[in-house]
Amino acid sequence: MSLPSMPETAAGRAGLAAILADPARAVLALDFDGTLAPIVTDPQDARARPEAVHALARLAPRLAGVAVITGRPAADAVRFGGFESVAGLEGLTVLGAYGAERWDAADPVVRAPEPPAGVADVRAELPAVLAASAAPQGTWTEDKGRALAVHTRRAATPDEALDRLRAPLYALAERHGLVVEPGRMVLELRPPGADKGAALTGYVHERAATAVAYAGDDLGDVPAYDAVEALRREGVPGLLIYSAPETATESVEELRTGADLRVTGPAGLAAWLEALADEL
Ligand SMILES: O=P(O)(O)OC[C@H]1O[C@H](O[C@H]2O[C@H](CO)[C@@H](O)[C@H](O)[C@H]2O)[C@H](O)[C@@H](O)[C@@H]1O
Repeated sequence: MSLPSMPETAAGRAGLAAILADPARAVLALDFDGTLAPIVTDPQDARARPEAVHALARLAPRLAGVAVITGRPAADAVRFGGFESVAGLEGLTVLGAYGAERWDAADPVVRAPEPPAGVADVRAELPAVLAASAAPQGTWTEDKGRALAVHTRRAATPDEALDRLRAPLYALAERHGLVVEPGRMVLELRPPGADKGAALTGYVHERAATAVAYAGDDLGDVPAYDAVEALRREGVPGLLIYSAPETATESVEELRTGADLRVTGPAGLAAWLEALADEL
């Protein structure tokens, strides 16, 4: 076998073996930022690596399904991924906003419920909360429509900025019935009731898949890892891939230690997916 790296765990090897043995009954699901797209300072500049999209387009026709499961609005992931009208990706599904939104290449409209009123309340109150917390210079808010993400990557000391904002942002979210989704240099205030684990489990069942692979890089991917563990207990072999950041400071312990296979960021993942496509 000519894959660049193999799973380090028995469970991961079983997951990969099941995918290779019967790809037509396997699902591949992937996170977007940090997994398909390199991390950049401005989220509007994020783009999926073309080699990764090329590999997905080769893999998708052989698999039961390919899904991108992301905290992004589905429309942003489609646009920044360049997923629309790609030969081979006619069956692609994008589950955005942690599964609250859905876009299918076969029927390319975004389906989503209305956001709860708490989102508008948080939007109105957030500037005053940031000012009262003396948010460091460089802190800025990404308005995602159904969620507000407070980013600190542009601050001089992003981790310290996050620490300063944590308590006031958790309190703000709680006051308005939202939850906080922590991520790489970001605290996102969003509605409860969706997560990547439920999104992945629903997709695997929808496709009647008998094997699954999931790739992610951030805390929002932990529920998807948990879902793969649960599917394994139900007899569905799974492979967990960690798209490890190039900077150790952004490493996510839960994923690093829980993964079966580690690749170095989106470039490493794209190379691995191309090799998997060669194998299939
Ligand atoms: O579930 P994901 O696809 O990983 O989306 C999660 C968050 O990703 C984005 O933020 C991250 O990527 C940015 C662009 O590379 C980076 O600047 C930021 O520091 C990262 O946290 C996105 O902007 C967020 O809204 C998503 O929640």
